[in-house]
Amino acid sequence: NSVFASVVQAPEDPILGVTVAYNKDPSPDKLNLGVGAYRTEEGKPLVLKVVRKAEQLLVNDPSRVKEYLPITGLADFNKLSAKLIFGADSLAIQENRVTTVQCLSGTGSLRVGAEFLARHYHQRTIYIPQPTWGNHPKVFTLAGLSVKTYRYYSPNTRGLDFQGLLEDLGSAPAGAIVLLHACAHNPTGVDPTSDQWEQIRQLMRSKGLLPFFDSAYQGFASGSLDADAASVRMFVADGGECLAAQSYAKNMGLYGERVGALSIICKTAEVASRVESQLKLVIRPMYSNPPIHGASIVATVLKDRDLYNEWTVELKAMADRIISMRKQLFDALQARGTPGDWSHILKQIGMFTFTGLNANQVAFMTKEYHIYMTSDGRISMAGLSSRTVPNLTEAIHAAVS
Ligand SMILES: Cc1ncc(COP(=O)(O)O)c(CNOCC(=O)O)c1O
Repeated sequence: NSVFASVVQAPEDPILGVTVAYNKDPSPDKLNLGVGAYRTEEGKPLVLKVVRKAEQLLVNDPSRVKEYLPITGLADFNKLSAKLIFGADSLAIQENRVTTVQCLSGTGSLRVGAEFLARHYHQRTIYIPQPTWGNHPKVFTLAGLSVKTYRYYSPNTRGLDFQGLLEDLGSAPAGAIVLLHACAHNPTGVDPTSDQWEQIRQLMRSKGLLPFFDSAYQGFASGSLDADAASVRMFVADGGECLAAQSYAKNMGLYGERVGALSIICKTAEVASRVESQLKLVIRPMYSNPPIHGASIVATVLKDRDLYNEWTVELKAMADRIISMRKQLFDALQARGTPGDWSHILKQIGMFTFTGLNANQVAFMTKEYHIYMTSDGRISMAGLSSRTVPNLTEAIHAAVS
């Protein structure tokens, strides 16, 4: 018999498993509000026009080859990615204190950063928000860090538990690593205000806590690339050190191209170059070097003024469509007279709404209304359209009545 006979069946991933169940449902009314992937008003995936243009330029360029990239990835892409998140005028970049390596999208950037920290940073504890993206605990644990949580979400206000956050970070051991969602917190859609970010920054710097930013939605939350990077830039401006993981999955629609970058901001250029040399020792035995196509698309868009401007227009259009879905759903629930206060649908930001519906209500909505969403009550607003708002409204109304 098989040498793998003792392998047990693993459970489906809590997020990606929703799509597996959705695909099996024969109902014509089924609605997938699970995975955080943008859909158009027609419910279709979107390939940005500016991505198609960049690909055409690449295809038509005879000098383009399929050689290996360096371990650290496409140099142009790395420089342009650092500029995108830290700002064109970033002092840290001008002082050469930033090392950036191309990684396999946001997940890969988080993993490489965590592996580096587990080997080279004196504190192995990382504090992640409660709740957070379902994959975070596993990425950090498997990299060798010990995961703790800090209070983040308040169920009764459906907003930030700011006092709890300050208390938990205030009692973290000096030097602990802290994971921060740069914007559009997943799954809650709740972000600190800029005043609250400033308080978080002061507290963290006073205790020598190490910020590890996860930026998976830059530009996608507010529609502005600069506004959505404000939290990161606040920390970088104080001259302190931090890590930042970037993903182009959502904001450039490059999900399956797996395009991302990890940046580590250090006190000096000399340290940054030693850090980069050690990042290469993490990457080389993991996947050797990253894929060339997606990073070439991003570099082509970011380095050309017109393509960059066109990208910002398409990015804002995606953000605006999601914001209009928030308004339509809120108005429909109001018009339906659905019991409860649904104003958090308007206050939350980014791709997701943390509805406050519990696992039983979610199961009911899936069974009776073919609404597919994660059991924590999160819905991806990107999966909604004007056509489907009414049946989601009916489902929520039935679930809470
Ligand atoms: C906060 C956060 N970090 C990192 C990532 C990593 O994304 P990627 O590795 O695709 O760039 C994601 C992508 N989330 O996936 C969609 C979902 O939650 O349904 C994310 O939300």
